[in-house]
Amino acid sequence: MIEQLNPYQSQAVTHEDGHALILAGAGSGKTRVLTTRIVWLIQQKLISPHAILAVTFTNKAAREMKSRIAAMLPINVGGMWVGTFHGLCNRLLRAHYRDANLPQTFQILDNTDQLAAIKRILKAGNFDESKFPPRDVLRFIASRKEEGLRPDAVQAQDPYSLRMVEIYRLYEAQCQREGVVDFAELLLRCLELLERNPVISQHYQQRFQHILVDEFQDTNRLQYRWLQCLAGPRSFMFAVGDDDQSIYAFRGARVGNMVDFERDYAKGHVIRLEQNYRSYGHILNAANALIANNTERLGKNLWTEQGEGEQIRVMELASDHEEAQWVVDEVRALIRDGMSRSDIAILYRSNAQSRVLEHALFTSGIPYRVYGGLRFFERQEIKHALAYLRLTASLDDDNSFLRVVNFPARGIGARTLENLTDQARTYSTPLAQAVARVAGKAGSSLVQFCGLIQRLTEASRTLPLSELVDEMIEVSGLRAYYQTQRDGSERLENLEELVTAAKVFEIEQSFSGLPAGLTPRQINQNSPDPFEQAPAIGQADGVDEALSPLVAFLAHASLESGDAQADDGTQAVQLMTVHSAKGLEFDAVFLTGLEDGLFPHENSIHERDGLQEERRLMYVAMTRARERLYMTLAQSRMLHGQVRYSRASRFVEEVPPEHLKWLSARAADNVWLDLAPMSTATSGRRSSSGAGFSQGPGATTTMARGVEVGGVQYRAGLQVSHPRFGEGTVLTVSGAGLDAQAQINFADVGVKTLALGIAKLTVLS
Ligand SMILES: Nc1ncnc2c1ncn2[C@@H]1O[C@H](COP(=O)(O)OP(=O)(O)OP(=O)(O)O)[C@@H](O)[C@H]1O
Ligand SMILES: [Mg+2]
Repeated sequence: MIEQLNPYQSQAVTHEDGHALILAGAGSGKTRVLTTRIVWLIQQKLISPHAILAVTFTNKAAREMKSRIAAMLPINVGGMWVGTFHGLCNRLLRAHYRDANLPQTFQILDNTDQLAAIKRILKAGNFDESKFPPRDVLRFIASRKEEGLRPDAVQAQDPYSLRMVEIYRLYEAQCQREGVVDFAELLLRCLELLERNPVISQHYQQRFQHILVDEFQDTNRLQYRWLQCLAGPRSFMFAVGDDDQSIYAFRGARVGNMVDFERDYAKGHVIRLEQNYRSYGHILNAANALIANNTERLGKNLWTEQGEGEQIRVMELASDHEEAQWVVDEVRALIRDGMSRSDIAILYRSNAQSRVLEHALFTSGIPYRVYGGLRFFERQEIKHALAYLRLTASLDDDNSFLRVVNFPARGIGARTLENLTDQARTYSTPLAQAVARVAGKAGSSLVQFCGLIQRLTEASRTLPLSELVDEMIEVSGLRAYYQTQRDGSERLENLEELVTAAKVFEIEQSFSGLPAGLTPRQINQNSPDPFEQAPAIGQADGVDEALSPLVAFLAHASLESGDAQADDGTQAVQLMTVHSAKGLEFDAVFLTGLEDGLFPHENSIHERDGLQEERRLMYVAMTRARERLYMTLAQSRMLHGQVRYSRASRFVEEVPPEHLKWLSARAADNVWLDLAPMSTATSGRRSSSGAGFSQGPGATTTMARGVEVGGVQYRAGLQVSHPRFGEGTVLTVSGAGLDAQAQINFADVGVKTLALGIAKLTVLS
């Protein structure tokens, strides 16, 4: 095992004298070293598996680590303390729930639940949602918790902050009352548990002789404190990280923790790994060159023995749809040439970009799996719909009751619910059974709601499942609600897809006689045998054939949304955001949507730190590829309901040209920008997406006035020449400085819009 490592890696694995920090670049074997060290500790140093605490960044990484350990050692890794910060905190809090002042069955709020909780508070306290947008409140609370600050400790002077703190206080009280915790709370509550209970913390300090942390660069202050709490005088800390891959500053991650860790623990024990085992030369050197544009790096050299390999393939397309189709065609070709689907990843900067890609994959029948982000059954509208279905199956399901009793709004306010909750508590009944005890108008709204559910329950006895789902979407008001929402169309589509899922479920069930079926998405993933998983779902939930289709369908939905199936995508193309790709590697990587404003993200472009963080993100993205890296970009893209036109990402420009192989014309020669009516456009490439072009927002053209760029005064009528497009006449100029652009009528290729600062133009007259 150790013989396979290079000398620096084995030095790290077998490090004996105290704590250590492994500071090394992407693909240099940090994670491998960490895993090997765990095995080495158990096997060679006879450390008990229970004396080891290992923290990874994602559940997927934790599972991978456990399975690697299991492959090397004949031990049961199930009980080992290997997990994410959240997962490990959850475990500690469950074990010490009384000391943590929580009910044993405390529930964990996801982001959507958290927003709903905040909205309830705002409403009850008559806070103006336009002044205190729930998302801002959520961020405020999360950040305070990440700083370890309870409401009383927050320094607030101005009236706005004071109000925020007040909301924070109400939120805490409500969570406590309802026995729920959000993600940030898991960590803070656990930290307080350890800090306030020396008996408990000493117990763990003695127990955990070795604490190992992967992706240390992305820990925040609280997590560092948590680690410090668990490390006793005789524990050894082993942290691995790469400052160039710190990409969670927006969640409070602090690269400074690496510097602090060296000072606090690992002084003189910093080991650097510089050989990259993952990527071929072109990919690695391109990534190195890109990240060299950042400042304040801890500094490291990365090299590979693997040879140059292939250049990075760059492709510019007219629209996001064409981009998705092109990617899918290329994926298909890779699979045809023998690459395994799971060795191919399609990455994007933000979740919203996945839909077009998913659609193209789906219609091409290529199995795929979406990581991170929200899977179908976890999306807000689907969770609402499922809550209605759960209530239809059992009116006593309080969680579901609270989720939808006033969603869509039907005038049932927080106070009514509080009253209802009190009644239910007093008489120890589920909420639905306490409805009759609430008097007045509020009471009759509640009765009406229960009536609605009861009618659905009636219907469930006769209607086929899919029709029941359709009926529920209608009578619940969900359909009408999302029709009026600005971002509702995608959610409506998802709701319709739920009907389809139910339909498929029915068909499966009637064919197989099995108590569970599959959604189209799952069939797609698991073809050719869609029945493969059905028995497992039945077994897992102990459902038998007499189970109503509705209950079987609900069981299927919770399993699909839970963690249980996250790893069955072994034969599927992997889709994920760049953030979720951290630590992973693939033979081929498609890096899509490389447009300025998208990646780097528009919110970050104007501040240096933001841009540097985006560049690290780009570095992470590029270094996921082993053999082949694609970069794609689209001239126009539909995002958040608007068509936007962009130029190529500046990050593409930062990669030295020798590492790139342009499959389309080089973007810099042909920057399409959002300008005047395009009816005059005659270029072939342009016309392919011409239908969607019209006057774009903010398109101002300067006809008379000229624009000066690089000492040249550009104005209408000027004769120019371009290395590829030939000679042409300037029609209009606009913008200034970096944004200066011109429409030019080229004799050979028609009208093109070029960025004057980039295009290589020569003035002829
Ligand atoms: N000494 C070695 N010989 C052969 N392959 C190695 C060696 N060390 C690491 N590798 C392989 O190189 C790849 C990258 O390793 P690993 O994922 O551990 O790197 P990392 O530093 O954790 O990367 P990242 O920064 O992206 O998390 C893996 O496939 C790993 O198995
Ligand atoms: Mg790693």
